[in-house]
Amino acid sequence: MPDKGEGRVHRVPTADAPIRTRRVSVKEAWRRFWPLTKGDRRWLILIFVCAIVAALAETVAILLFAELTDNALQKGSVSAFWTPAGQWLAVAVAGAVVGYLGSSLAAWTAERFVMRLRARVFAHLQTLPPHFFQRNRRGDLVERMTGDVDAIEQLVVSGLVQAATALFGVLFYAAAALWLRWDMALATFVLAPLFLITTRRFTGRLKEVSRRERAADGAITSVVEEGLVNVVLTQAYNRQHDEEERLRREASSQLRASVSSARINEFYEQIVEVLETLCVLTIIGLGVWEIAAGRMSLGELLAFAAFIGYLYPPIRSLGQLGLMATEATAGAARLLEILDVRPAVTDPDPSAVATAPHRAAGEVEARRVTFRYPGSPDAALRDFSFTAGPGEILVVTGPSGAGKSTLAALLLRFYDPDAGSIHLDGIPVNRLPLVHLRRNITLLPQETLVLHDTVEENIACGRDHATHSDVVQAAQAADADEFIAALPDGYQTVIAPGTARLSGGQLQRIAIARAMLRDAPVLILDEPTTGLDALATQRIIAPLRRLAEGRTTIVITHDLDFAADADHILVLDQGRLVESGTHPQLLDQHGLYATLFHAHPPSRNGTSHAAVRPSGGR
Ligand SMILES: Nc1ncnc2c1ncn2[C@@H]1O[C@H](COP(=O)(O)OP(=O)(O)OP(=O)(O)O)[C@@H](O)[C@H]1O
Repeated sequence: MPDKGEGRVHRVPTADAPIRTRRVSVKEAWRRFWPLTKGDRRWLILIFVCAIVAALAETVAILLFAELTDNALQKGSVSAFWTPAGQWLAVAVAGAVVGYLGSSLAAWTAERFVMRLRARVFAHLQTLPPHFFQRNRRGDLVERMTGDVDAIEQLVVSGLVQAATALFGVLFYAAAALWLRWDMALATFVLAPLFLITTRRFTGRLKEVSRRERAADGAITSVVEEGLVNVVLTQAYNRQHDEEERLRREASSQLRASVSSARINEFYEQIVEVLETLCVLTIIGLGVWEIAAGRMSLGELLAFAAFIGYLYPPIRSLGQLGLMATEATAGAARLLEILDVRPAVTDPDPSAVATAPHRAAGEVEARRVTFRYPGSPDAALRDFSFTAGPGEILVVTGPSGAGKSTLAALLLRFYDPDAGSIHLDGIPVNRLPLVHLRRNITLLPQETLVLHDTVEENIACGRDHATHSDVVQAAQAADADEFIAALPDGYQTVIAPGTARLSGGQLQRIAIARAMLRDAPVLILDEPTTGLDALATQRIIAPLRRLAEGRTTIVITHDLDFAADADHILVLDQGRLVESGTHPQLLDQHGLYATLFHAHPPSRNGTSHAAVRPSGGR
């Protein structure tokens, strides 16, 4: 995609590679993020008005100070004191009120921008395919959602407000200084380019250091996050030192970058201080000359010096803004890297959307599907076809890496096949809105997904607006009601991902209750018994059976207990369908299925012909 901002060409990243840093100019960052201020621009204008009034109040106050010096102080006249003093106080109060309003409004607008930007990046992240999250470190993504979002806010909202405030200050104080003594003011302004040259010299160096600092922040968050997730592994394998070493390595590169950044900023500050002293000395020198020649009063000189003095903070703030904008582009680059990653699938064009009933019948079909993961050399599925209808149980089995879970990912349209097509009720899935497709398919993944919330909410999330009695009914159908009621707070017990409060089998039954509530016509069970012992497996068979009733059920499994009772079994090997048929037919073929079956014969007494088939038979 052409990069209009810099006139260069860069590739739009796809989700197949880890996100990589590219350079982003302030202009491009601005162009990409400014649209997010939509809705708040009238507040920005009000903030600018406040900044103008505040600068005006300050200018008037200095002129009143000059009047006080010449008429009251120098002449020792008390009567000349009251009027300008009263005016000065009134102007100061008005300036304070307007300054307070402007600052509060600016903080509010800045926070709204942060909220909007974070929501936008988060929403985009949620559209990215599973392998994006496998290839990018979670901690780094978290850092981008927090630290980098704040950096952009600094650039777009706070930066703009500061720039406007500084600019109005410069305009008013410079105009007032010129109005008082244009010749002396011009003589002082000659020194201004020195400030600009100094700022320019520091910008490039700071940009590089900031980029390193932001990346190191992301790396530290990743190490800490991974350390917390893997703490059991770390302790069991005595890897504490290795983990500490990993953190130390990342922390020392962060330390180097932070110290460099602080040093560059401080060096800049000190040089500016020296330049300011040079300006002050120039004014005093010129002032002494003018007063001695009788061309200037003391009050005028003090007011002039004050205007020039008041010019420094805004000029300095403009210079710092340049540096800050440079730092913020490092954050902008990191967020754009996420925003520019394209989702693997998108909703169909409105014109291509097929009409389908809200609830599908559940007929699933794959026609000659071939699929290769982005960035992977080999196809995970090749020329693969099958059909399954409501009330049927289809078992998909095969050795590890055969492509079984890939089938689930394609049915849910996490990816589109490279060739062939997948259909729901005869409609190609890429002609159905994603929400519609996913509403009609329930996936029970290998590992139960848990929200950090109550047990009730963990079940209720299966359906919008589920009531408490819906949840209890679903839990009863999933044989989960009893153990949930025995929890300390019953359905209100809070659980979290990785919880030890519930066993694998209990979590699986919560997932079944959630799926019951969801009530989708197509059900995909991905290794439903993984990690469960024989007893726990026994306990989920009956609920699974109830869940499968009347639905199109696809069971992805190594566990051939399930295969024995399926309507149809598909055997995959290296992405190809190598055998298909019923359990007795496949055993008679003495092929891969028979080998797999004899290598791991069903071990659970009484389960081998029970599987998930709903009672009532084929
Ligand atoms: N995100 C990914 N990126 C690249 N290749 C992948 C990705 N996920 C899976 N694969 C590859 O695709 C092939 C099929 O994987 P899949 O997970 O579908 O196999 P599986 O039969 O479900 O294996 P298992 O029984 O071990 O879960 C494997 O070679 C795997 O390495």
